[in-house]
Amino acid sequence: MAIEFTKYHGLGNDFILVDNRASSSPVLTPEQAIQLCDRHFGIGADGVIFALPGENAADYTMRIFNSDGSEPEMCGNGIRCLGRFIADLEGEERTKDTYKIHTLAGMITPQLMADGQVKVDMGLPRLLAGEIPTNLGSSDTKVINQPLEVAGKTWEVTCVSMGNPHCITFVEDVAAIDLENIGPKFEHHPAFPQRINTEFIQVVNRNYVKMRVWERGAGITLACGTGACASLVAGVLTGKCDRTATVELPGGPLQIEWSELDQRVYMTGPAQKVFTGKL
Ligand SMILES: N[C@@H](CCC[C@H](N)C(=O)O)C(=O)O
Repeated sequence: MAIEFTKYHGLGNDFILVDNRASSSPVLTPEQAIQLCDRHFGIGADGVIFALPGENAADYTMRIFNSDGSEPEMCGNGIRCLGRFIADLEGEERTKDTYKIHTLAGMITPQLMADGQVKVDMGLPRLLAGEIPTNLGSSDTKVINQPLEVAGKTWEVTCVSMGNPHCITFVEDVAAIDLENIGPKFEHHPAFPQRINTEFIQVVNRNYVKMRVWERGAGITLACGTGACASLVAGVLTGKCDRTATVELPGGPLQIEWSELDQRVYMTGPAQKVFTGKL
């Protein structure tokens, strides 16, 4: 059976998008996703994203496999790409520019903007240790500036869930972090029973930070949307950032706001189609 796909990226965080509207389970297995994401023997991507029929009154459902075949709850850059992909699939039938997308992290709402950017209502951040999940502290407390031993060093970490788990560390210079070596040690640390996405943040000023990320199930990526949202929330919780900031990633900038009004996080950034193909 031939399967059509479209390759997209959001700031270099790249995905294989599959039209899965005819069935409510992904047409590819996690093992096939691993092969397709391989940059030497496959198409090459950080993950595979499926556009499925909507559940729970949503317009569509998003499922995603990381490049290691694991299934995360959410993907910020991926949902911007999915918004554009769906608009393309609908073509002239399209009636809206805002979609309600059911994800394992709840309902997420991308809005296609006139300037080509996609603004996403990413929902409420979850801050309690039990919600991350992490065993750093008791399950009903926030994890802010907690010491964590990794690779022979004590790091001060703040944990935030955007539906998926994030561990944020503020550092003097993100360029000096040996991400390839310490990223996997954070990801598989016993403090995080469902593994963890790890962000290192350099605060340039209260509205502009630099970020590097080691993603659970994907390793070093050029950008992470949920990670940028979680990092801004961590910046506010630790008193280092205002509620609106530009998060500069290796692949480019994202605009993030943690709204004082409704406490929801909003992310704005690009989503770019690269090519289409048939498997
Ligand atoms: N790159 C994504 C996050 C993808 C999922 C992550 N690797 C996880 O396992 O939680 C983003 O842009 O948010």
